[in-house]
Amino acid sequence: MSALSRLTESRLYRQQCLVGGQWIDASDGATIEVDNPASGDIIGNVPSLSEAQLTECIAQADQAFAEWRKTTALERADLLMRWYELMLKHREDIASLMTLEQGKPLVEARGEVDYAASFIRWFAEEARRVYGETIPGAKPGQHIVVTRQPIGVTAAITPWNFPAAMITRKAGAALAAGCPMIVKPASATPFTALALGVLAEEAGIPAGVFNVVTGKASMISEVLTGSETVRKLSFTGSTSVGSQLMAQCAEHVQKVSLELGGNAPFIVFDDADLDRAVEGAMVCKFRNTGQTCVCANRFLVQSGIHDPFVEKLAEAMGKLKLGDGFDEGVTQSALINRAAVKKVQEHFDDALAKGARHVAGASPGEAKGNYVEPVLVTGVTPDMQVCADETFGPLAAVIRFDTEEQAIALANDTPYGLAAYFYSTNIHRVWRVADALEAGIIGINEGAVSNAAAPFGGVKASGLGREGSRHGLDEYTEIKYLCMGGA
Ligand SMILES: O=CCCC(=O)O
Repeated sequence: MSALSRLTESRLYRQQCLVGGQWIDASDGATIEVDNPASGDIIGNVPSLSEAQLTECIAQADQAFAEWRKTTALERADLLMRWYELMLKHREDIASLMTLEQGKPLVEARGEVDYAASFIRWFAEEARRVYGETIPGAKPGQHIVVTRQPIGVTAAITPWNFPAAMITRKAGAALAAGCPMIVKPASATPFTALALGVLAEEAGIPAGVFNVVTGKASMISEVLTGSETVRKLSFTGSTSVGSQLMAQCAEHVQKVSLELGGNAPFIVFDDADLDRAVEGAMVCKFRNTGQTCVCANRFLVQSGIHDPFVEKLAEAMGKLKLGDGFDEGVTQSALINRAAVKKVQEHFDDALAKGARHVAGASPGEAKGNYVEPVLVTGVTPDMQVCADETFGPLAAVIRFDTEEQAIALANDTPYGLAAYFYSTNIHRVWRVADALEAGIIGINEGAVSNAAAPFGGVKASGLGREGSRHGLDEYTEIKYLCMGGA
């Protein structure tokens, strides 16, 4: 089915880039094909912009900054609120575009539109709270005043797994702070980003303040990080690309926020509420068919509760429905591409070869197209690939442990530290374990942690900085200290 036939408003399906308020093609007409991961069908093309066009986009954003920074917080808040309302108004069309290009079940895509819009609303509200401070002076009559100013032109490089929310979490904060943003969405999922561009224009956000560029990722990142005008880069994606971008940003000392890989442990202690733990495990593991950076990657389950947990988890997994994201009742859909399928299969094969037990679900080796059935393995040990590396797919891997100390050591035995989860009803243990886990986000008796009001981000190789919450705005401002001499 063509993209257009899924939409009620065809103007939301744009195959051009938004640069300085103009919708443009590549100067040489080059394009990139975008496919539907569920069928492999090509759903459209987007421009592959040239270096010169990228440079021009930065200049346009810089020009827009001169005026945008002068707007009042209330003016920016009102524009962002209009953008938020338009996203909700066009929820169904944006969700359809997302399912078409990313594959996720339509119900989840609708949920993502709401989640994405919630960041715009949150930062519209926060725009008015970019407070400074006053500090007693060091000399009689002296005053120290601290203000926060927009950092300048900003850029975002965003991933395919959340084609809307990973943009709005960055752009909401940037625009609220008074900064223009250039967004480079993943080449697999540009149409959602371009639809957000259409709505930003309709909301009245001035030309050049929100730009969407598509093309060759390496060239675009080099131009953005090679520019003295771009003062901040926010990236969500793999740790290897993130650290490379960070090195590139060093040249012009650009500020960076990095939301990188994870390897989330999900610990179930003997004293956990078993049904709640299984419910949380399902939400946490199978959201977006396991393709979420905060998805549980390793289930650590204490011996006393291990067998009933595995039994109930297998039963719950049996109720998942795999299919095309547009089909009714589907909860698990096609993975983004063949490489993603291959990775799940490799982790599964490696685990079995090293002694794990296949408990439920078909082997990923039987995947058809990009469809992998949710699969459960037990008897997992730290030497297996699934413990070292994020699977990013619907493979649930269970490790048995005996003591709290063991669980903490296993959980922290990774270079990553984005999210960690645990289930316990013992308040003393809750505080002990929450303090000991090395992660930026801890779900305690909770499997769904993402929320616009909460600071999202990791420690160790999982990244730098926080998105969402009031802290998300700090990433887009510079502190200025005014030393006011006494009379
Ligand atoms: O996959 C990355 C982000 C997911 C989320 O915001 O919950």
